[in-house]
Amino acid sequence: MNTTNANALAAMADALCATAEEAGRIILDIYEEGFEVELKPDDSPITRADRASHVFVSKRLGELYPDIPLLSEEGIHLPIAERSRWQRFFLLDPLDGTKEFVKRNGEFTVNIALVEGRSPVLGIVRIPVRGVTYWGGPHLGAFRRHDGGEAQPIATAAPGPGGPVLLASRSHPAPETEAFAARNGVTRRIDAGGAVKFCLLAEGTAHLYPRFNVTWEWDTAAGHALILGAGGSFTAPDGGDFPYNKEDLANGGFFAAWK
Ligand SMILES: Nc1ncnc2c1ncn2[C@@H]1O[C@H](COP(=O)(O)O)[C@@H](OP(=O)(O)O)[C@H]1O
Ligand SMILES: [Mg+2]
Repeated sequence: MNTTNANALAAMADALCATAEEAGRIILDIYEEGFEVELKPDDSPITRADRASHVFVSKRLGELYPDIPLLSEEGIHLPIAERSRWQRFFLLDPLDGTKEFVKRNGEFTVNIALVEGRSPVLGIVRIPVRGVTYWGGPHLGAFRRHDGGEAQPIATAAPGPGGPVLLASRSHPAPETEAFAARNGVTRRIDAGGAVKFCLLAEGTAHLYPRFNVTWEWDTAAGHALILGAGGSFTAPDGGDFPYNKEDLANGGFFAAWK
């Protein structure tokens, strides 16, 4: 398989960050104007912000990279017979943390990843309300940039004297999280929405993110690449591979941590 070299990935990171930032502005306009909440067939919420971000990012990526297919949460999901021919593809969650967007707590993100074969090689996470973008990949390192500032390298960090900080979903709690914390003597915890959790792990603010309930490939691919770039680990719960482009696009649990 042809793989994208580090220089090409770094150039692509610039273009994808700009795209995610523009999508974030479109989302914020709607956040401020107001919106209706509809339910998808699986009863999860969707708004015109999810759709507007999807339309903008898919159009922009199609112009910039016409040869790279895109799989978006809000787009058409082609069958595996078609997708299995893809050597690489973009994986987009145009508004991750829609429940947080609806609750207006600011913890929502735009996630764009480039997957090669079964692995994410580049991930962008934009947090529009905080005005910050995170990006990285296993051959690229990891970076954070506040609007108007310079790119800063970031890395996962070992827990300090207070012990590890655990990450958990704000809107989709799992009972196993409590048991994990008790078993491992973890006393500090941050609940956060969507891919904000991956950013907190990648910059060393938190240390452990065990996930027990369902996520989809577009929820994790960008954060997965970011954490590998920041020197952390991201595996299946048994320590094995965590592949993408699966038939049903649904993830099992995972374990992301500092290393
Ligand atoms: N019961 C549920 N209902 C809706 N979404 C769920 C869910 N359980 C997990 N999810 C997924 O969890 C994502 C949010 O992550 P977190 O739980 O870490 O905040 C959602 O992404 P979207 O908001 O993009 O739909 C969705 O894909
Ligand atoms: Mg999502």
